[in-house]
Amino acid sequence: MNSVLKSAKALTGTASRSSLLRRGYSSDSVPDRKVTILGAAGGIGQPLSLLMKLNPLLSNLALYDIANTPGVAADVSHINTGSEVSGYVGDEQLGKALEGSDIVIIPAGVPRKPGMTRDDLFNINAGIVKGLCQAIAKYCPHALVNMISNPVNSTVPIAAEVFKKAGTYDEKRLFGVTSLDVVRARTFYAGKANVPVAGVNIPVVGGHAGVTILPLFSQANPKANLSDEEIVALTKRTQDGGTEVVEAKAGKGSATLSMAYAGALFADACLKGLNGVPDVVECTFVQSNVTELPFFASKVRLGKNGVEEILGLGPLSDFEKQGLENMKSELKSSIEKGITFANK
Ligand SMILES: NC(=O)c1ccc[n+]([C@@H]2O[C@H](COP(=O)([O-])OP(=O)(O)OC[C@H]3O[C@@H](n4cnc5c(N)ncnc54)[C@H](O)[C@@H]3O)[C@@H](O)[C@H]2O)c1
Ligand SMILES: O=C(O)C[C@H](O)C(=O)O
Repeated sequence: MNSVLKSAKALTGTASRSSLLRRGYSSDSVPDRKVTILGAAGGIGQPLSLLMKLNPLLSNLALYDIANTPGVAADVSHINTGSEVSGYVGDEQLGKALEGSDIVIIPAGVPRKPGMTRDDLFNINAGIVKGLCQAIAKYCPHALVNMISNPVNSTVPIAAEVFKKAGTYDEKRLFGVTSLDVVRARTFYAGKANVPVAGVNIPVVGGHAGVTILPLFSQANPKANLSDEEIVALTKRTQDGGTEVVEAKAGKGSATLSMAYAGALFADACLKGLNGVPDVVECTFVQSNVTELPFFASKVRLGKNGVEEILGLGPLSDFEKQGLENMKSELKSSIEKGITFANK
């Protein structure tokens, strides 16, 4: 069974903590794990809270937002899976939400409306992310941080700078969540190649905005005989996937349900890595030397300390080589914008 299917099975709650033990995990390999979601009452936060409540690898789910978390937490807490749920609201409860956390997932911040770029969210979301990361540095400096808030190409560098200032930065523990790009690439490719989506895998590298999203269809598994025009169209659709949803929602936000699914898959992979499951590999935006850029998304092996190994890009087609060059100036300036903001 491929990792997506396995994860999907875990996400549907078909595995309990005790069934994991029966399936050969020792009790040591399913330790208690606390996951905190910051922005838990939002469009992504609510379905992500639901999916994390279904994950048997966590024992404690802490839901934090600036408003409305008590209701979300009460609702999710009635689901009969093993983890305990607690809700926290407002600044004064942020510390309690974070204390003891193994993984902090951040979908806090405003989403796009039609006509906006992700970078248009910078002015509001940069400050939100900065404040939340200062609290993470204080209350759970060793947690893995899964950054969903946009623009990811800038919010991840902001988080890194905040942690550096606090003296807590560990580049192995900070991740920009780009899993939705992989989820989209798999779906669109399977449709075009007419293959079962469950078996499809495609790395997506670079960043998480427009041309910085580079799906490597030349490395798609299974292989399909697609024309150059079809690959160009699939690449564009993957790059514009977020905009497709923003336009379809017509002012009511951006991707929430598919993002919650992608965020839950990535958090599940992080939990597995922390628990010592071997060969957990996901694409994610991390501090990297795969290119000359200081942050870059590529395949990463996850382990007990977060990033275990950053994998290379592998062989690229000429079209992908060109795509890689085309993204670099935008990605570089988004990264620099985040660093400059954090150090103001
Ligand atoms: N990485 C990705 O692939 C991806 C995909 C989809 C959306 N996003 C981004 O995720 C973010 C959230 O999207 P959404 O649709 O859930 O938005 P939303 O407006 O529905 O929810 C955001 C939530 O954040 C909360 N919030 C605001 N300030 C906060 C703070 N200081 N502390 C804690 N919570 C705070 C709000 O109260 C709200 O509940 C956006 O920036 C969006 O662009 C990223
Ligand atoms: O497109 C957006 O603004 C949200 C998110 O980054 C996405 O890819 O769906």
